[in-house]
Amino acid sequence: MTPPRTSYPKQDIRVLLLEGISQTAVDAFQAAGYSQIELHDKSLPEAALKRAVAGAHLVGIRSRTQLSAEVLAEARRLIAVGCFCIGTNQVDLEAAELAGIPVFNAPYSNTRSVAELVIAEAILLMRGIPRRNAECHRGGWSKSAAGSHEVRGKTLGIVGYGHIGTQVGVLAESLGMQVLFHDIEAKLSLGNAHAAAGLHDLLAHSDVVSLHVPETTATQGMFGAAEIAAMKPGAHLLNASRGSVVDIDALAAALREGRLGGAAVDVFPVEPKGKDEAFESPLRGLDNVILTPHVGGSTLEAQDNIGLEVAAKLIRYSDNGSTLSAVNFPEVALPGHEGSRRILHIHRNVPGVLSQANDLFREHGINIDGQYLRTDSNVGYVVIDVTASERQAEDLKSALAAIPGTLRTRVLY
Ligand SMILES: NC(=O)C1=CN([C@@H]2O[C@H](COP(=O)(O)OP(=O)(O)OC[C@H]3O[C@@H](n4cnc5c(N)ncnc54)[C@H](O)[C@@H]3O)[C@@H](O)[C@H]2O)C=CC1
Ligand SMILES: O=C(O)CCC(=O)C(=O)O
Repeated sequence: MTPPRTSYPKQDIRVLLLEGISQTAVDAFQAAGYSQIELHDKSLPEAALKRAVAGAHLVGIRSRTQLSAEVLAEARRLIAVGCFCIGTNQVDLEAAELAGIPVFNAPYSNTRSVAELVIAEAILLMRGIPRRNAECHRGGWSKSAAGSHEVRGKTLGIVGYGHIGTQVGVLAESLGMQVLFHDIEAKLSLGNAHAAAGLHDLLAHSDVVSLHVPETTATQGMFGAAEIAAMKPGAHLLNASRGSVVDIDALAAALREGRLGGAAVDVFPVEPKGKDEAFESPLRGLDNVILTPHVGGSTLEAQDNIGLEVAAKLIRYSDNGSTLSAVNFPEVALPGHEGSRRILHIHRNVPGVLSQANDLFREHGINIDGQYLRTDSNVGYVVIDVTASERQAEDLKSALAAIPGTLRTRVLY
């Protein structure tokens, strides 16, 4: 006997996972009954991406895949997007929302990995190790203490005192560093960290400056020639946030001229799509610079946790309709719906849609068991649990889809 349908038919749901997302995500989807999983170990060029997303219901990406409005327009079956990382700047979040597509991410799972790398780099730079390492590779032997310092007692300036910035601060204090931070929001200082009077105050007092801001219109280009010039002579700059935050040519010039002691850079304005593409940067070839290929969050621990976290969010939305922790969508936390059909209606947030929806239930003679609504300035998301046959639920879905302003409707059984 065929078991009763308990959710949208999972055998029909196609999951597309790009950029080498962890096996833990694949295992989680399979354990939840999703069998159509297409895996790619890198991001796809735009034309191939458009073809791939056209058939997908759930798409998982990391930081390299650009889900622009044009790409999303091709994704007509798309139910939800999972960013298996923190940053969501690679997705046109508003276009996704207006297409009725919630976007999820993993706001915490790789933060410790970034913080550990940053601390290691701060120590290596303060000791002048990148240059000494490069010299040894060339057969040199500059055994000298010149330009080599302990981090103990030195000042670390953290720009963006969020999940990563605060962890960097705590670890730095455990090494005996003084911590200054600058954030656009008022932030609780952890340990003995102090809020600087402003960005330039922080720059004037820090031996090492580490950037931990998200990419926003305000942070794009926020660290340019003026900010670099405001740093202490010989100080070090670390950027593991986003490549667009720093003027890379200005940074390269300051490093070449010796105005800065060194830098560690993990993120770049243009990053290769995969290992087949060459990495180009004005920082290449500079001995006082640690270059890493956007691996701040790339530890096995972080990736395994991210795989579990984001897959769970996508599965929960697909099975249950919950949008809790979506970054671009009204958040609705939903109980189970055993014994009820669940109808999801995503619409533009304009007056009258909800009353028309409720009228439909009355006209169809269907009693509402539960109703959950959240809105933001763009979109309304209403979830309606009903006692109805599968046929009645499908009829309601079609009637709801005809309400002007409707973006998406789905039925969960
Ligand atoms: N290199 C890598 O592999 C990774 C990079 N990242 C990047 O690190 C960024 C930060 O991550 P989290 O700390 O988790 O984010 P978060 O959101 O917890 O913290 C960011 C902080 O920056 C502050 N901020 C925003 N605009 C600012 C401005 N103009 N000036 C000063 N402060 C500003 C915010 O108020 C917030 O406190 C992510 O958005 C992502 O781009 C994250 C993980 C891995
Ligand atoms: O590991 C990745 O793909 C991206 C990491 C990152 O930059 C993020 O989490 O925002």
